[in-house]
Amino acid sequence: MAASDESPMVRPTVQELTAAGVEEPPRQYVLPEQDRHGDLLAADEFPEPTPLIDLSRLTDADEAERLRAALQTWGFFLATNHGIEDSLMDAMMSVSREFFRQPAEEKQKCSNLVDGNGKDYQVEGYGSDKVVSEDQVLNWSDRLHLRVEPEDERNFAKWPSHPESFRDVLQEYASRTKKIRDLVLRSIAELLEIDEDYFVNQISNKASGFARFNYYPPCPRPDLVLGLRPHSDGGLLTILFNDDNVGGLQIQRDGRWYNVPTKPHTLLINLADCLEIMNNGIFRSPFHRVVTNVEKDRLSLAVFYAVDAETMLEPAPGLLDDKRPSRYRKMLAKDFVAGLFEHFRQGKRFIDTLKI
Ligand SMILES: O=C(O)CCC(=O)C(=O)O
Ligand SMILES: [Fe+2]
Repeated sequence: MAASDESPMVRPTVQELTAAGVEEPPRQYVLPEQDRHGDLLAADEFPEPTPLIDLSRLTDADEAERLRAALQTWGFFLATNHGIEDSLMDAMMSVSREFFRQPAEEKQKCSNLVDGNGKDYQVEGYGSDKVVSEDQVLNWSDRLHLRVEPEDERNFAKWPSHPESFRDVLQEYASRTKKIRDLVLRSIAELLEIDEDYFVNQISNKASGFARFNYYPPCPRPDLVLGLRPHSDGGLLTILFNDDNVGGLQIQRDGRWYNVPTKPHTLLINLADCLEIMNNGIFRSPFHRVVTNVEKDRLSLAVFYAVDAETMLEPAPGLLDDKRPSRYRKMLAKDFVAGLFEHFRQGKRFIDTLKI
């Protein structure tokens, strides 16, 4: 195969590789043995109890305590009664599937490469990871990445026009996830006994929100590749909706990987790195990855909420005192994002390098 940074348009998408019936993943996708952490497919079953939180009951002390336990143990939870009707979730999943089912030419209309020469990679659009070096290991997934916040910066030129309802469904969906974001951020602030609006107030009207549709085609060798390499999310909070009946997401705790359970119409909500810093490491941002399988494709939609690029990342003043100094070096959010991508490509957790 041609060197991918010279001719990325020639590099097929993962979906095309699968459709062509490749029996072995091309070498760019194969993880070096030391990065497979032993056997990629030998994760542990998720221990009971599943961190399932009823978002409509967070004002009850019991439910709030369950949220605390979930965040302390895992940094994520599965949310029920989150306010998004099943019908809207089904519509969101269905238009997303329809997008990826379209012929390549149709999807390329939303391409994240401006002119096909590979030098003009954009954050937004359809495609795959930016390739910066020959030895970069690629993820076994394609994606569509769209800005949803700030609302007036939505770039509809990159949004699919087929299926026709895609745009309306995503706009409605994103208006709901934004409400969920604020509800969860307020609940977390309350658990930490700081001003309930502290985290919400960190999000200026310039802060970004991105919807990332991850499409994971089946893979002939799930023992050699990852759908998504290990990472923690960089922003404040992530709201993830994934296929109910296809597992694949794994979360690491104390050095072990666990298969994350799925449940129809729930949302998986996880802390991201900036919130870990702002809460001074009391609740951590989970390290996670996605494994593939030989039979089924899988789709997920992550909505990432971030702070503004100029925000100074530091713990909330109410969480600092002489006995509990800051655990992280201060950094501007934009510098954090720059470092994050470099570490992401190497499968490392950037936030750990900021620990004091
Ligand atoms: O597909 C998934 O379940 C996880 C996706 C994810 O971690 C991400 O997009 O950051
Ligand atoms: Fe993630």
